[in-house]
Amino acid sequence: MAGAAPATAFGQAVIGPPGSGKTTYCLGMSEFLRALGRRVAVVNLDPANEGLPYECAVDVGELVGLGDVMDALRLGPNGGLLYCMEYLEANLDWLRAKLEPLRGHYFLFDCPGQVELCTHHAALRSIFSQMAQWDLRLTAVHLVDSHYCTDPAKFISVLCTSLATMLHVELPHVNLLSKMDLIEHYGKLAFNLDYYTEVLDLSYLLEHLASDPFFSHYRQLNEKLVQLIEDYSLVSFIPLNIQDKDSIQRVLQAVDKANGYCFGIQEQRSLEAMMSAAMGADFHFSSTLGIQEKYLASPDQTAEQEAMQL
Ligand SMILES: Nc1nc2c(ncn2[C@@H]2O[C@H](COP(=O)(O)OP(=O)(O)OP(=O)(O)O)[C@@H](O)[C@H]2O)c(=O)[nH]1
Ligand SMILES: [Mg+2]
Repeated sequence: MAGAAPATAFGQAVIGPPGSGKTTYCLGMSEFLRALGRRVAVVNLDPANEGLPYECAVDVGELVGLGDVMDALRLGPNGGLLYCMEYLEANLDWLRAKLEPLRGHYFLFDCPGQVELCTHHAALRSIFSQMAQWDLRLTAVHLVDSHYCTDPAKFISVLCTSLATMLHVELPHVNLLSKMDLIEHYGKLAFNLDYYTEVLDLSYLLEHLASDPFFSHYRQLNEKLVQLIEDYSLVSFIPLNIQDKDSIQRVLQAVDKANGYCFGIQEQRSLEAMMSAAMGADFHFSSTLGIQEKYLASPDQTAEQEAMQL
């Protein structure tokens, strides 16, 4: 008799630029998932990560060390890291052997922050696509620091990077605006938070930029970039404060919906989880309003604070 087919495994590939909060996310999300009763295995795929805050089930550092690569091949940290990823790609049997005994776990992959790995370099995409062949269904969770919302020009560049990442990585995808707890400290937003999360009419961003003498020179370039982003109509964000359980839960609902976990039978599904999978933009819109109220002062409050400072 043929053996039972191996169970499908689910998980998240946590990606995003350096310092966007990937490792902190893996810690917060793994604690949240364990509290929900999921068996979680966190896999560190970033050879540059030091002093991991979470319990690491598999560490790529056991296969290849960034310091050794830099010394042996006389590479800088960036080139060394790309080599490490190519080395992992060429030795995927090692990763498969490490993951196989963990089947039945929910996986979180803490990935390196080198942007090129997610926009045009082939190694990471090839690793993800191999994992899909092992029946491991991943959602790419792409973290972007919410700081970028405070500057329209930086927000356009973040939209471009997010779109390029979505197209290159080729996984079900969720973009997050991380560090929402800091957004008030980063500076004033020109628009409501839902403008950034839903990526609404970007012509307003262009108008905002036109008032800046430096960016007025680049108006045509920005117009073309914005048009490209709107034509694809793929990018949107979910705000995240990793300290806030409600915020993590909203992210998890989106992630579970993207990779199909919410339609599985691994856990007793709550009515709320099923509803959130079934509902669409209205749910996200109302939750974003809630977050706006939580983390951003209203115009009245801001005026009051300014009057007090005078
Ligand atoms: N206030 C606040 N700080 C955060 C949050 N997430 C991460 N940080 C801080 O941001 C810094 C970078 O976080 P990491 O989790 O190391 O970011 P990373 O993306 O793994 O960074 P690299 O591995 O270097 O690419 C750390 O000092 C974290 O404590 C957050 O939600 N709120
Ligand atoms: Mg990290």
